[in-house]
Amino acid sequence: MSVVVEHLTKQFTQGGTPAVSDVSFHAPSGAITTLLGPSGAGKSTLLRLIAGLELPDSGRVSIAGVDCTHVPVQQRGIGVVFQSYALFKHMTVRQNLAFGLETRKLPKREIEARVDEMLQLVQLEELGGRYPGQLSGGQRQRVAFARALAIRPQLLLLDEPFGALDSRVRVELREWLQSLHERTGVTTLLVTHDQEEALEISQHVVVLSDGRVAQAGPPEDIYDRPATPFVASFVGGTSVLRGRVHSGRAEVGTLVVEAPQSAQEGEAVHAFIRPHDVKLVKPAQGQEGPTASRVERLKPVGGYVKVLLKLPTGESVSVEVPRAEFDNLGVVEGDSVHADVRMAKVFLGDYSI
Ligand SMILES: Nc1ncnc2c1ncn2[C@@H]1O[C@H](COP(=O)(O)OP(=O)(O)OP(=O)(O)O)[C@@H](O)[C@H]1O
Repeated sequence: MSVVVEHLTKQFTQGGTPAVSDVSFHAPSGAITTLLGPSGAGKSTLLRLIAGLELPDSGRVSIAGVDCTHVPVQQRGIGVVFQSYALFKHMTVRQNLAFGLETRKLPKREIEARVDEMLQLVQLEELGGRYPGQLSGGQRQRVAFARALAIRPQLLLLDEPFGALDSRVRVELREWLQSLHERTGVTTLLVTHDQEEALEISQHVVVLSDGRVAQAGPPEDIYDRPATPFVASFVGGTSVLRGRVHSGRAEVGTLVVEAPQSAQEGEAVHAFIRPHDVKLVKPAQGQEGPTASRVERLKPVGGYVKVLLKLPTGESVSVEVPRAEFDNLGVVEGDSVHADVRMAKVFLGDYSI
């Protein structure tokens, strides 16, 4: 069951910028598709348009090949989970799960069986009698998933479902969601501003910027082959350096990287350099030379060390070095190093996003 969005536009204020502007994409059947973008990119509005919680000014939403643009939300067969748990506080977990099934007038026995099945699915069998206030944030969100899935939706829509949780629980629930998805196989659309979450969880990513699709594709494509400067800078924590083409290569700051084949001698370029695509080499004492960079700051973070390099041109580059490699390198703040760029994404023209 796939979702096809065609030329969807939604403007909240007359004459203002549309929140969603001529958006088209395809969310493959049975996959997790993320809508990724910075705050204000139009992610939630797009999700609400697909859910039927907002009406578009123009465009079309098809679910499983059926045009649903004007179908009421209750008839779209959709389960929704928002950032805030939105559970009924005065109802137990079981009652919360049963609620949507009772309004659909399912037989009592079937409701009981479905609630048991959902509690098992989200691994909360022991907690059916508790009230939401007696659960942790992560557990409450699992109940919200169970409630959304209880109606056996053909499509699951998730709007920053882990946004209100601390980072450890977020990472745990990410893995939990992947295994839940493997078990249910429900086509899922997930809104997030967290690029790591998008790349890890989903099989398809739609990157949004200013209400438009900047790029859509598998996570590997988005990461390795960003289509625009915006995507390159939003996904991957990159440094941006400006420079020019010289003898078929791009000189950016004091670094030299591959230039696109179509580049002309002297043409302006800007290069996006990912933190782990830079190798640091310590020169022998007195051999630093004019192109050496200075180690401005060092910060160990778990299994790697974040290094802030200052090039002789004054530009900064962020580098991440695996802990063992860093220990072998033996540098301290203030040292001179040479930076070899293994790979960079180089765009022709000047940098403006
Ligand atoms: N009901 C509304 N009325 C007026 N403007 C709105 C409404 N909902 C959203 N907007 C505007 O539409 C634009 C897109 O908002 P939206 O919430 O879809 O972005 P988002 O990418 O989900 O952002 P965030 O990650 O911060 O939630 C914003 O400029 C927002 O102010």
